[in-house]
Amino acid sequence: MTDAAPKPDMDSPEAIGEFVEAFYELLLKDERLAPIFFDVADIDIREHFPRIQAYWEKLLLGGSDYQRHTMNIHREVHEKQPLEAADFERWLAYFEQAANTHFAGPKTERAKVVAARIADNMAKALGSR
Ligand code: HEM
Repeated sequence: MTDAAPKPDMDSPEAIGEFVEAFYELLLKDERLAPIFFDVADIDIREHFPRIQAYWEKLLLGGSDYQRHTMNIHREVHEKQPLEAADFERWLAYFEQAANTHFAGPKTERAKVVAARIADNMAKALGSR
């Protein structure tokens, strides 16, 4: 039997919401990265998820009012626990894994390029690489 339905693209708020769930399922199981979210930043998932979703909606669809200063937020995390180059590599690997497993198409490709670029810029700005 051939493969089932083609994978959807990350081209709607619903798809981006599903992507965030899949991405964080991987991220928050990682023994190095999970404590950064739960212990260092002590995030409230109910607040965090909608923010991550709004952020990617803005970047991919242009249609969200996300207006927070992501760089400063990571600088604060970094001051509590330095984010290393390897952490950014793991973060990006999970992002790509979640995207490739569940999605395909131009927005999905765009998301991976944008994520890689921002991760690189962030790591450099923090002095992690
Ligand atoms: C080593 C890699 C990374 C780690 C460990 C990490 C960790 C975190 C943590 C702990 C928070 C919650 C901060 C807080 O609420 O106090 C956060 C928020 C966030 N992160 Fe990251 N992050 C990483 C890379 C990235 C990258 C590369 C991006 C963008 C491409 C990104 C996008 C965001 C966004 C949009 C938020 C929400 C900020 C808000 O509250 O509005 N992160 N991250």
